[in-house]
Amino acid sequence: MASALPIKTLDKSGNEITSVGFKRFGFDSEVKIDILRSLYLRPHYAVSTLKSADIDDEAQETTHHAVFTQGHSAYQSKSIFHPDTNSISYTTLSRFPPVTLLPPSARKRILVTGGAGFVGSHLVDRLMLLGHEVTVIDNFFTGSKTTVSHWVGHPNFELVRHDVVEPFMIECDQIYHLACPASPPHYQFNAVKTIKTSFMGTLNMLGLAKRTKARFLISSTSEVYGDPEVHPQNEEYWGHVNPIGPRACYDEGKRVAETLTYGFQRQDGVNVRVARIFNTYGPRMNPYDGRVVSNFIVQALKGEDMTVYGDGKQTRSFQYIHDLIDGLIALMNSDESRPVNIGNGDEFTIGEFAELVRDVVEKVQDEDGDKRSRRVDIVYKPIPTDDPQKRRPDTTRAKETLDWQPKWTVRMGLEEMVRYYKAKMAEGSL
Ligand SMILES: O=C(O)[C@H]1O[C@H](OP(=O)(O)OP(=O)(O)OC[C@H]2O[C@@H](n3ccc(=O)[nH]c3=O)[C@H](O)[C@@H]2O)[C@H](O)[C@@H](O)[C@@H]1O
Repeated sequence: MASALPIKTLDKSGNEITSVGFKRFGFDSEVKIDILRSLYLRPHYAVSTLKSADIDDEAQETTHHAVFTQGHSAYQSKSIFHPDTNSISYTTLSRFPPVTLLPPSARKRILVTGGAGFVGSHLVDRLMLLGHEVTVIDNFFTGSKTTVSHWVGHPNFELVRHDVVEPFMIECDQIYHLACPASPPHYQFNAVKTIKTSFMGTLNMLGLAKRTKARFLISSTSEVYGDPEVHPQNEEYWGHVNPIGPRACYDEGKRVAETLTYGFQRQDGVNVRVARIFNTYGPRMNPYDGRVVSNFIVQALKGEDMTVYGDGKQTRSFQYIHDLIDGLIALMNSDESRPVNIGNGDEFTIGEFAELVRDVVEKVQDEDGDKRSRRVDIVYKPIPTDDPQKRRPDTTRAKETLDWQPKWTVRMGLEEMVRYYKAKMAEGSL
């Protein structure tokens, strides 16, 4: 195994990133990056930038915890196999990262639908560390319990298997409605279920927001702009969507979800927020989810050819997950109820992007002393139907009303995601 590496992450202005989030609109979302990393990267990467004082504190806490638990020094679940009865017994002892102790007046009850998904799990980490009470509902179709398992058992956390197409009752102050398959192969796998999730799921969650007077935020998408005739895309653009094509279940699903959201705002006074999220990547993205960033990294790490669809001239603009979470939390707590694009304006052709990913994978492999048998090739495959040709967010509104702009360079985010997938490979789960 590689020795501990100091990870120094520089933002777009060349300043070191030591924390994510910020205090805005009375809501503090700032968290140290090392604490967040410890929730998704392996320890030899995650603790490498901690100062020795932090490590001493950690050691002391470990000792106290061990005394408290009467001498048991390992803090994971234990299993004992009983061959005589062919049964297995489990013991679970959970230890959680410290969360902020908020006064009851500041602590919010927050529902996150799709909270076990890629975006949801990062939002949950942030909200939990900040000391809020978080309930996750997820049907685990594309989400996974493992993304939030480090919070199971915490008194501020609840995880419920539930499909948003059915009503759900709870008292809450804020609803982040993220539930919906998001990768093109997944959402096209069962198109009827996808549009049903967008419509029925959003209807149910808006009904809940109306009853509880909770503030409601929906994760919409850049796909509402379809294959755009305007570039870059701002929120005033009405889009160019094929309503009967294979992507329509998602594009039109999200469009109708926005329509419902503003219907509830006009008719019932529901306090709504609409985030139009552009291509986002980061740790915990399912390696087999079929989207371009996960495909390219996994292919390059496994020494397989990287598959560019079409001629690779179509463009996308990629944002790192922590920037998105900053934007979602800022939007939820702001007064902006119009749709807001949340994305990174750094635009690449997919061909250029394949080369960048290959470079980043090789850099991390070299740092870790890994041997490569060969340089992977870039190969070309047919382009999917209705694949948008250009995509780049105009984020002027987010800048003006949220004072939010993405900070992470695409390269820095990719490095972290490569380390995450490398750890998965080392565990044998990729
Ligand atoms: O993030 C967004 O704004 C929206 O669009 C994306 O859809 P798409 O941009 O098509 O995302 P990918 O499947 O990652 O594809 C990006 C581009 O890479 C290409 N691609 C994909 C995979 C691959 O192996 N090779 C490849 O060249 C695709 O054809 C496409 O042109 C996401 O899938 C949606 O969840 C999201 O709402």
